[in-house]
Amino acid sequence: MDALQDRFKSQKLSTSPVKVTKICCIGAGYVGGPTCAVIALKCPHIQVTIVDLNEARVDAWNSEDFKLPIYEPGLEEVVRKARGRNLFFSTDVDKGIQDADLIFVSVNTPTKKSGVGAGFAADLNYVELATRRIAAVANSSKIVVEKSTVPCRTAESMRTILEANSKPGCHFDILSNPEFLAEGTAISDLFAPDRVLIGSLQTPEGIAACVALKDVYKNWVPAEKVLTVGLWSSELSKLAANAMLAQRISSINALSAICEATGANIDEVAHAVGKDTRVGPKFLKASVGFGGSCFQKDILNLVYLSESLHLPEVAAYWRQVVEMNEYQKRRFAKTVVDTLFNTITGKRIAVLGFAFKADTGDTRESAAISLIRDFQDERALVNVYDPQVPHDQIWLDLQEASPRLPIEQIKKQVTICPSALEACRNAEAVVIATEWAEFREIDWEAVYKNMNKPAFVFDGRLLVDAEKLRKIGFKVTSIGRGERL
Ligand SMILES: NC(=O)c1ccc[n+]([C@@H]2O[C@H](COP(=O)([O-])OP(=O)(O)OC[C@H]3O[C@@H](n4cnc5c(N)ncnc54)[C@H](O)[C@@H]3O)[C@@H](O)[C@H]2O)c1
Ligand SMILES: O=c1ccn([C@@H]2O[C@H](COP(=O)(O)OP(=O)(O)O[C@H]3O[C@H](CO)[C@@H](O)[C@H](O)[C@H]3O)[C@@H](O)[C@H]2O)c(=O)[nH]1
Repeated sequence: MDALQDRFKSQKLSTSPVKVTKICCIGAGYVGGPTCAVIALKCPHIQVTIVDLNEARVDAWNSEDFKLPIYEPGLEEVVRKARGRNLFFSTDVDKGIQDADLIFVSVNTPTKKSGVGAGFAADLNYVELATRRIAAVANSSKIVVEKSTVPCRTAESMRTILEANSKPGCHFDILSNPEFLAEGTAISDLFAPDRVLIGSLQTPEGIAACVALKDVYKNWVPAEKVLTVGLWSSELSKLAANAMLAQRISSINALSAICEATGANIDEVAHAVGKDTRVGPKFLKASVGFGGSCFQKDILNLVYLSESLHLPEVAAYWRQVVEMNEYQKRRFAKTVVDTLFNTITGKRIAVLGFAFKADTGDTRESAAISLIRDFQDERALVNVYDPQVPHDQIWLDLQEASPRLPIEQIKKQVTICPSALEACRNAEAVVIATEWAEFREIDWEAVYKNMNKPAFVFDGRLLVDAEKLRKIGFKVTSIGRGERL
């Protein structure tokens, strides 16, 4: 017998368990879209409506040719099976809220850009607006689920807003159900999660709401993988998980600098360390630096939380994980300049990959953006190629990274190319910024022929066979490898 059901019975609840038949998800982004599409696929008896204020995004989710707004392996197949059956995308947020018995709040929570906590705290404006909308339009009781990543105790603010603004007879139970999917593997992560975490208040109503959500996941997730905890533990666990994952990458990247200085090989070190079952082999791949919309934002959020709680040593500890990541990106760009005889002015550099990792078109906090900005500052010419990132997105990111440069100037220095081979034509150096599998398969002989000599390769992802490339004639520098060129 499930411990939660036990508790439920032992508390002799007058509240009977809620049966969820209609779900609404506010936010049709990287999390709301895939998560709720998978719920719809696995729970054909539940109607799932994903709503968003962004009309273009909703149109893309509804597009006849399935040109979905995000690229994620396996996602199109899920949407093809469920859309129109029990999965719907809409801009009618109010109707979505009114019809549902359970509402996921899956809106963005970026780092604040101005005001108190700027640069660190999470901007909770979108969460607050969505919560206020729920209170304003709901005409029956709802379970409201925090899916967005939020600071510890955000659920309390949501509850205060809901209780202060609800219509008579409407009751809201708040759950925390953070999402742990990684982009690029979102669908397989959702199909077989390591765990599903549900946080609730330990009141009869809170526990009843928790059981209702647990029942949804039970349609495909083994019961023992659904962890039920208190609300604040659930909120903090999400920040903690990301901080500890990012900390592993910063640790291995810090060691990569020592490898380069000593002649040790970071892959060998990672392999040896990861063989200890207490450490484990995953997430020890040295790189040009972690990117993505979550790691940096969530650690900064934890730093802010620690400072607000008057724990400066704790804040400094976590801040160092982000600082090491910045150092790694700068260090890599400097290696390129140093190796190309201390100047890249007027030289053409091919940057392969713009997404923050392979198998996604997402560029948020991508290391490629800071690399290209540093190359631009050195007045280099940059050719970029990425198999998934839309060109408009590349221009937007580069403009945001160098706000003082007019876009015409950026376009004079940067060219977006249709293939890796084209990007490398007449270049002095190739920089591998994203670990797309296709970069391993490039016809490197052809690349070499088309490049200026000496032809340099800088592997920021430990992706290519350096020895093979050296035999062709390339001078290769790989992150965390003592041997160079
Ligand atoms: N991207 C990931 O891999 C990932 C993984 C786990 C958790 N998270 C967390 O999940 C949350 C969402 O992330 P995301 O990457 O999906 O963001 P996103 O920007 O891709 O999507 C958020 C969507 O919410 C919509 N929105 C904002 N306010 C709204 C409102 N009031 N009403 C209706 N729609 C509204 C936006 O238009 C946008 O389309 C964040 O808190 C993030 O930290 C993200
Ligand atoms: O050994 C590694 C593993 C990852 N990375 C880089 O780290 C970044 C983040 O990668 P990953 O964690 O795989 O992707 P995300 O989609 O950012 O997923 C993270 O952030 C999500 C949002 O909170 C969480 O849900 C996930 O559990 C967590 O893995 C990327 O730039 C990767 O290239 C490395 O450099 N070395």
